Amino acid sequence: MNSADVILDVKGLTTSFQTAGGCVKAVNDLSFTLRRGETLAIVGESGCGKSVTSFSLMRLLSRQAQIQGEAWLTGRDGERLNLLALSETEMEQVRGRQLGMIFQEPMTSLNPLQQVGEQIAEAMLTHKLCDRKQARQRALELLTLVGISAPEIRAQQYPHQMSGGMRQRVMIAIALACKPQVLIADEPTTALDVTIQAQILRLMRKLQGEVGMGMLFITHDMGVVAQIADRVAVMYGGQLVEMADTRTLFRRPLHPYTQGLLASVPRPGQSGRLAGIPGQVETVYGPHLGCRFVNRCAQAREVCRVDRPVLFVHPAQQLVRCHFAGL
Ligand SMILES: Nc1ncnc2c1ncn2[C@@H]1O[C@H](COP(=O)(O)OP(=O)(O)OP(=O)(O)O)[C@@H](O)[C@H]1O
Repeated sequence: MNSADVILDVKGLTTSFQTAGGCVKAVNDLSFTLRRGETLAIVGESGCGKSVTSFSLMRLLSRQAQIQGEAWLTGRDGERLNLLALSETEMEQVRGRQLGMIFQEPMTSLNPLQQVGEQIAEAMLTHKLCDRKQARQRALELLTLVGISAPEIRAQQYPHQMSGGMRQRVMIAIALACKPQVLIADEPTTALDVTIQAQILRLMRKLQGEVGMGMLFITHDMGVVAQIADRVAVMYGGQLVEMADTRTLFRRPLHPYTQGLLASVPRPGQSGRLAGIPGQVETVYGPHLGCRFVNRCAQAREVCRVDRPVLFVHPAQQLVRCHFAGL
């Protein structure tokens, strides 16, 4: 892969909120790239800044949020668009068309009063990709593509007439309708039971291969990461703490936080209690000294309290933010 394959290039993304308690830096100087056909998982515990990252890129945060940095999306015709600098009108052209989105709970994203076939067709009509008749036909094809049988009947149903797994398939059909360059999936399978979750993950993987888009997959679940991701970015307290290809990260996690996340995933044949990570996620208010993970880290030494670790490229080619990673 070379740099021409990069379809999303995020540089120094920093998102802060002014609150009564002070400034919350929910995402702090986050940089990563996403390549065509690649799935990058962003993983971490609740509150680490995963959703704020995806909402910042989609520009769906309220005006109170201050977003800094750059996020270059390579458009269909090769043009480069800085998502963070586009006007709202320009962004409306990008959302759905070049940047697809799937969220955790389809019921909140689907219109309860509109037949699902119409909702899929509308995605194409909004971006003027075809006429109504073609859009309806394509909606049926998309329902088949996402594994829904009897699409003519299903297209006329309303969201409440479908199961959770089927609604999520409809959301995927809507997201794929305009063949976006990048798909952002924010915890898309978290609300589903495990067997349906596995089906949806397989489906997303298959469709991504066919469509060739890049996928940013937000999750707190390392089991899901293992099933879907090519690369993994681990976030803690709004910062990137480790990034590597999935195999490397699972084989040899370097950051103590990643090690803790992996130790809390059940493995076949494992006996005894699962290890957890002691303590709670630090609040992300204001400036801080030292490492954000210091109070939960069993390997912490004095330097970790006073000296802020920087992200560096470890000789094993993974990025890590720890004074003692791999030593
Ligand atoms: N509108 C807001 N105003 C103030 N703080 C916010 C706002 N939105 C998010 N935050 C804070 O930003 C931090 C990151 O939140 P975010 O929702 O990105 O976490 P997350 O990793 O996605 O967690 P979860 O998996 O629970 O959604 C949290 O500390 C959260 O309280």
